[in-house]
Amino acid sequence: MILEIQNLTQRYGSFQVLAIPSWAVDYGIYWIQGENGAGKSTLFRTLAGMLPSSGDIILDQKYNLKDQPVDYRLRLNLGEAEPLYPSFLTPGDLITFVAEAKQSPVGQTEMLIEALGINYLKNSFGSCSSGMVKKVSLAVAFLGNPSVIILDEPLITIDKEARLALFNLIENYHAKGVTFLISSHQLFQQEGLNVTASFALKNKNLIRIEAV
Ligand SMILES: Nc1ncnc2c1ncn2[C@@H]1O[C@H](COP(=O)(O)OP(=O)(O)OP(=O)(O)O)[C@@H](O)[C@H]1O
Repeated sequence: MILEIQNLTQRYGSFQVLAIPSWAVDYGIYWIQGENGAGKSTLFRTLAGMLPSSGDIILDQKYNLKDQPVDYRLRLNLGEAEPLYPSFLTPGDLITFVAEAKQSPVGQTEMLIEALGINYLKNSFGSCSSGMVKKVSLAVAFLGNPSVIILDEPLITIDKEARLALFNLIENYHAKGVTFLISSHQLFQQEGLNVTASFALKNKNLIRIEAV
């Protein structure tokens, strides 16, 4: 299994959002669905190690987020739904910083900048359009050599050209062994991306949606 969850619970104060006794996926592209407020972003942030949680999350059958947080985080990337960056920072600074932290191979940043059409590298985020900020956040999600890339609502605010570029990146990375968890309120199949399986986040748990 590439990603495994055991006895995961997550809460904001006394409000419980997640209770996932057991869930696992092998190599694939998975669509995570759920109504507004179901807890998708909370689940993704938890899997990315951004929110403390109870339970076990295991990557590649050997990296437990609790016990090997550095190895785990090197191999799991998250592209947030509504990324927020300090307004004084530039996309170039952010990409360079994350590329170093994620041990990005030579040429990868240039490839991603070119593929996603990021042309405001030296302007601060404060002067970037929301679509440009989203494209930078997507580029950052592809840096390094991840086993798993999680994309939370990757299609919001980006134009058709960037959408096609994103689907190409997903397919190329997947062909090289990367597993994807993607949430979207849009239908992927209609957009031309084939998924291995779909799950719904319902009643705090992840339930497989059987194909019809
Ligand atoms: N920082 C927070 N503090 C308290 N409650 C929160 C916080 N973040 C989210 N919540 C609550 O947790 C629940 C799950 O929110 P989350 O954003 O994970 O849902 P979602 O499935 O991603 O929703 P959407 O499809 O609308 O983006 C919601 O009821 C939300 O109000």
